[in-house]
Amino acid sequence: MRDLKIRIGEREILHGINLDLIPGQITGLAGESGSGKSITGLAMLRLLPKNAKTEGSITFEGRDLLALPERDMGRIRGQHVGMVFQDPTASLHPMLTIERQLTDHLRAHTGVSKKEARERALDVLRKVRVPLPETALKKYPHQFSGGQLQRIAIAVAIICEPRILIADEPTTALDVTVQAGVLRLLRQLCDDLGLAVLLITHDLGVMSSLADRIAVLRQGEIVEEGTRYDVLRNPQHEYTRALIDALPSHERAGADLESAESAAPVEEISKEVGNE
Ligand SMILES: Nc1ncnc2c1ncn2[C@@H]1O[C@H](COP(=O)(O)OP(=O)(O)OP(=O)(O)O)[C@@H](O)[C@H]1O
Repeated sequence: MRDLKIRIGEREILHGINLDLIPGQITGLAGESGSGKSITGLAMLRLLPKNAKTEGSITFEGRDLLALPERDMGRIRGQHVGMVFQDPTASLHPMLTIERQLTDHLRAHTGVSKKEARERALDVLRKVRVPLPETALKKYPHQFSGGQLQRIAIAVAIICEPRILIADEPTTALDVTVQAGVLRLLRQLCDDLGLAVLLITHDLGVMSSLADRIAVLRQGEIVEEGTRYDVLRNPQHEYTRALIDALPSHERAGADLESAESAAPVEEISKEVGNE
């Protein structure tokens, strides 16, 4: 994003931000409520309210998304950029089986056969570590817990093998005991699939355990951007220091940066999933 400005009605919400997403890295966008984090994510998919006006550019693989015809943008949205939200039910249809949700989405964008779509659906459920994928395909969203459902929403978001995944407060609505498992899953998908992840959260604790780079948004401006280490250990802006000071002390201590490679081994993740 370069010099991205967004105005909704009379109000300018983003005042010209620059942000890069890098394959295989998690870029965290932090900031308090109302600072413009979600609007930044939605702008990438051109899902802003009708009365929004956008200036600047969002370049993806050489093309400016803000200038694309709506038809091409539809393809980018479904296929190249996936998004998950705080509430997983927002991206799932309550009346359709998990199989339909995964395969309809895949077939609409790739035209693969029914049989192949089912194989891909099973495969992606394994990737997000939903237990008993064959059985899970036959179930409906209400038959899953919140943590499992967020994994399924992530599966829908990645089944078309996007290059970018936008995760807007992906664990905020989850029970604390299952948050860590979903965060580790995001880390692992980012590493294994080379996804460029935009992690949007007000929670600097989440950021400190997961993001490779952190951008701090305040009232529509990025006031600080850098590696996790630099931003958390040597914050330059008073606002970032205030956010860090607001963290519980154990999380502040944890901000010392276990490396990205230190995601939990698979067995440990499987155990966590069992608990969900
Ligand atoms: N549809 C809309 N119409 C008008 N203003 C909006 C709309 N959506 C968001 N805004 C405004 O844009 C600003 C940024 O909102 P945004 O949702 O991006 O904040 P945020 O940083 O994601 O906060 P939160 O964590 O509370 O979601 C807020 O002041 C909000 O009131």
